[in-house]
Amino acid sequence: MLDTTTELRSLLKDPSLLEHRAYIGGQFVDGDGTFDVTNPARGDVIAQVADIKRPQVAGAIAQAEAAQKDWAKWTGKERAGVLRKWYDLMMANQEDLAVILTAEMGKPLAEARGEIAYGASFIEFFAEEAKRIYGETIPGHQRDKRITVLKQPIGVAASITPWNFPNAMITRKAGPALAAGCAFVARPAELTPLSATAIAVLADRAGIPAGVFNVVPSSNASETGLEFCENNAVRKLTFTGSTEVGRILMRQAADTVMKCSMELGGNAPFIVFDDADIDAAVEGAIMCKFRNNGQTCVCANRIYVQAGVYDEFAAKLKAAVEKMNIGDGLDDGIHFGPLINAKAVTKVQDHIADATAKGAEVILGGNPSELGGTFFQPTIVTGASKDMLFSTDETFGPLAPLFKFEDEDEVIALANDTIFGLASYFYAKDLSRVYKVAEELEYGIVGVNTGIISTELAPFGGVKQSGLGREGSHHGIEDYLEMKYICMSV
Ligand SMILES: NC(=O)C1=CN([C@@H]2O[C@H](COP(=O)(O)OP(=O)(O)OC[C@H]3O[C@@H](n4cnc5c(N)ncnc54)[C@H](OP(=O)(O)O)[C@@H]3O)[C@@H](O)[C@H]2O)C=CC1
Ligand SMILES: O=C(O)[C@H](O)CS(=O)(=O)O
Repeated sequence: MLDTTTELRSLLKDPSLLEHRAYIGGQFVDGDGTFDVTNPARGDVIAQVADIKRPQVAGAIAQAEAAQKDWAKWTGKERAGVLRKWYDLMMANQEDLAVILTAEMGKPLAEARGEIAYGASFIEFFAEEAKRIYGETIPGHQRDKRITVLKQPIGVAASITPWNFPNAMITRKAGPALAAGCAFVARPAELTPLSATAIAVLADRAGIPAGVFNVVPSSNASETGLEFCENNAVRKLTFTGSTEVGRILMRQAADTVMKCSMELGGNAPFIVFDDADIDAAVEGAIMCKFRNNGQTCVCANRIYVQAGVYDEFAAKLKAAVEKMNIGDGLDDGIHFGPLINAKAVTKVQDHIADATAKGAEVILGGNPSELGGTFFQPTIVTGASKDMLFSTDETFGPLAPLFKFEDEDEVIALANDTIFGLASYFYAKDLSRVYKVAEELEYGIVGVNTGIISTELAPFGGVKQSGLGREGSHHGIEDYLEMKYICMSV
């Protein structure tokens, strides 16, 4: 467990990656005061980070606007080269970046290592895509007319990202933005700014030009968001977080008709049919529900099990989860770290209390861990029903509610009965069932016989109130490009 910055530095091969300053215009700078970053496993302050208030945010935007003009003149191949160096440095420093991530966010080190590789994969992928930003020619509408379509960078892009993936949620946006020729201003979550400043150190070392990539940590998210939305030099806002905050930002961005990408909340159904491989479904449910301690937008929030296999699935899930370990994410063999804060613990407790008051039964866990702090027992409840809070609200914690259902049409209707539409999952073998269910689920992502769907190669994103736009895949760069056509008389 960690108690001070000194101890965290001692764990790093390269302590200079533990950067408490902001990164603006190619310089590491102090802010107007500092704010504390704590280690969730112990609650001790591990860093005091530069607090960038609105005037300095405006300054970062001005630096980005100036730098972007030249950055856009680089060839795609030149941008690809420097992005590839950034990727190589991320992977060369994967262990240190993972330790910093676990220290500020709490997830087990093995998961943090995975996040660093996942985050870096977006830089790797979009470095390549920088060379493939194609336009087109269109046959003229008159004999003397020629039409050419160009794709050009939108300009300055600003990001606001959550604490649960403090590395990957930034690189998933900065990768396509920089590949497209945009400049980027990142505002990380107050709880987890160190992962962002660490990749700024590596951006600097990779030779990304001053002002192209900027990190502005702050203790006042709404102030930064207002500057991003009201500053005419910002032409793109990209946000990952709750739907509630997404709505606020979209309203604010409307005044400058700003392009937005929104990766918002989820409420993922995880469906187990009676023809499923139950052991595989149990394994998938554990990965899908308990990854990051349930603190991901694509975690299973509702687990529906067909009546004929309900008892078997519940028993096997309980038997597997009770073997898993809770503890400090920096220790070996840990599956569940601490939750991010006390508010997160309260939400899990509220969902459990609501469910048991309405007839659900806790068959595993249900209480804070004896470790204290924000550690919580992984919990499974049976007898879940649609009048319970977790049917409509994202728990964002280690709570697995098991619902029983009878047939396909019933469970598809239950699964789709939500304002969200990000990720969904089901286990089945019958081919016609697989096609029918996959096509009828109203989600941006469907996992079939798998509980993990995240990759840089696919267009990640939601429908309904889970968001706008896609991140990853060749589609991901389109959100950072403007289309222009030239109509020429010859
Ligand atoms: N679709 C997706 O890919 C993802 C969705 N989410 C969703 O986000 C939620 C959990 O993450 P959480 O961080 O609590 O979500 P929040 O929406 O509360 O916060 C997300 C980010 O927005 C910032 N923020 C909060 N209020 C404002 C505001 N008024 N103006 C500008 N920025 C603001 C936060 O800053 P600060 O924290 O510093 O206050 C944080 O950096 C869940 O609902 C989850 O489903 C989370 C991750 C991924
Ligand atoms: O923030 C999240 O929850 C991520 O979007 C989930 S994933 O992309 O890491 O799977």
